[in-house]
Amino acid sequence: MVTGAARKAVQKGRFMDLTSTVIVPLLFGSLGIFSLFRLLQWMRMRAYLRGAVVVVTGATSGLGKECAKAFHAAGSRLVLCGRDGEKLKDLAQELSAMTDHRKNIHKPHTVVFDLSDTKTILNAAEEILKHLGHVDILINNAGISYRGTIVDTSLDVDKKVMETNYFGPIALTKALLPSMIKRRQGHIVAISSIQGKISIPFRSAYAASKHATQAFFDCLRAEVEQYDIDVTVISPGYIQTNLSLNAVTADGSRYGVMDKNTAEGQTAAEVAQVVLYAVGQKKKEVLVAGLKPSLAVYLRNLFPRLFFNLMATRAKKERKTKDS
Ligand SMILES: NC(=O)C1=CN([C@@H]2O[C@H](COP(=O)(O)OP(=O)(O)OC[C@H]3O[C@@H](n4cnc5c(N)ncnc54)[C@H](OP(=O)(O)O)[C@@H]3O)[C@@H](O)[C@H]2O)C=CC1
Ligand SMILES: CCCCCCCCCCCCCCCC(=O)OCC(=O)COP(=O)(O)O
Repeated sequence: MVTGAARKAVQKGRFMDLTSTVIVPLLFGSLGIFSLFRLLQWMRMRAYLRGAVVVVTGATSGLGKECAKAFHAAGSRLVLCGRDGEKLKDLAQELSAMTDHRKNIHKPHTVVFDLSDTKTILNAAEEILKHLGHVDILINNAGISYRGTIVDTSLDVDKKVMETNYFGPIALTKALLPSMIKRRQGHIVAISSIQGKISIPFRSAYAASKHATQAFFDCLRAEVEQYDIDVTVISPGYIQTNLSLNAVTADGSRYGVMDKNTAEGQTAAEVAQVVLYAVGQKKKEVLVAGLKPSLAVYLRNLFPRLFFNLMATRAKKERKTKDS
């Protein structure tokens, strides 16, 4: 007669057998395959970025500057773009002097132009192509933000924000696109914002420019896939940069305030790593934000009425704080 204790011992033995012959090897096997997969992914990414001609707009500050550092560290040949030639040269020198980046032998090239002036953009694109022959990755990063009520904002301000954040980047993209199509190779990145997906009060011009950016680059992605050109849209939440300080107000003057949300945002270096990885992995779009902004995007799409009520309450609250 088999006792309960003996049956339990037999069952335990069988379980131990199963663990040692099936579960443990399966676990280690999966772990090995996963590690190998990640290693191959990492190697492919490194190969893709090493020596690639990468154009970064808005490289003089914030996220653009950190992207320049990240891509330089990855071995890319950089083209640093901005309005301030001295700042760009300083950055080029800083990158070349970085001892831990000794493997990168490419001295960054600098190109000065203003994104709100379409004519200078065409010249800049020509200069880039003349000097480097082609562009592998274009990072449309430069941008400005805005603070103001719609009723008080002059149309010139709306236009300035649209010129800088939308027409400038699309003009540069259009100027470089034919050469990418010819080579059947290229990658275009747009640094949009969470505000390309949701609209919050007192940001009309900025949110509109980022919604337009999202729409344009989504269309572009579909149109250029047949030429093996990739398009990545990055939508960050708040980042610790000068964005709020440099924002334009209703009358066109500089806002000049470091907002609490901005100061408490992610660091530009952290977001630059996300950009590097997203480009390396040829992601189509990436949201880089905390829980609340990410939930807000879902709320906007799934429960729009609730989202609109929340935004109206937010507008009333902000106005009260300003008036008091
Ligand atoms: N900071 C944040 O919270 C977030 C930022 N973003 C986006 O990140 C991008 C980078 O901004 P961020 O680094 O934060 O802000 P910064 O103000 O620090 O940097 C903006 C960059 O854009 C350049 N720029 C502005 N206007 C023009 C123009 N007319 N022509 C050429 N270059 C111009 C600036 O150059 P110059 O030095 O000449 O002024 C600067 O290099 C923007 O597109 C922004 O919308 C998205 C989500 C959140
Ligand atoms: C069920 C829970 C739902 C929680 C959702 C509540 C909705 C709360 C609203 C949150 C709004 C988040 C706004 C985020 C904005 C943002 O990150 O923008 C990034 C920028 O581009 C910053 O530019 P700015 O010039 O505005 O500083």
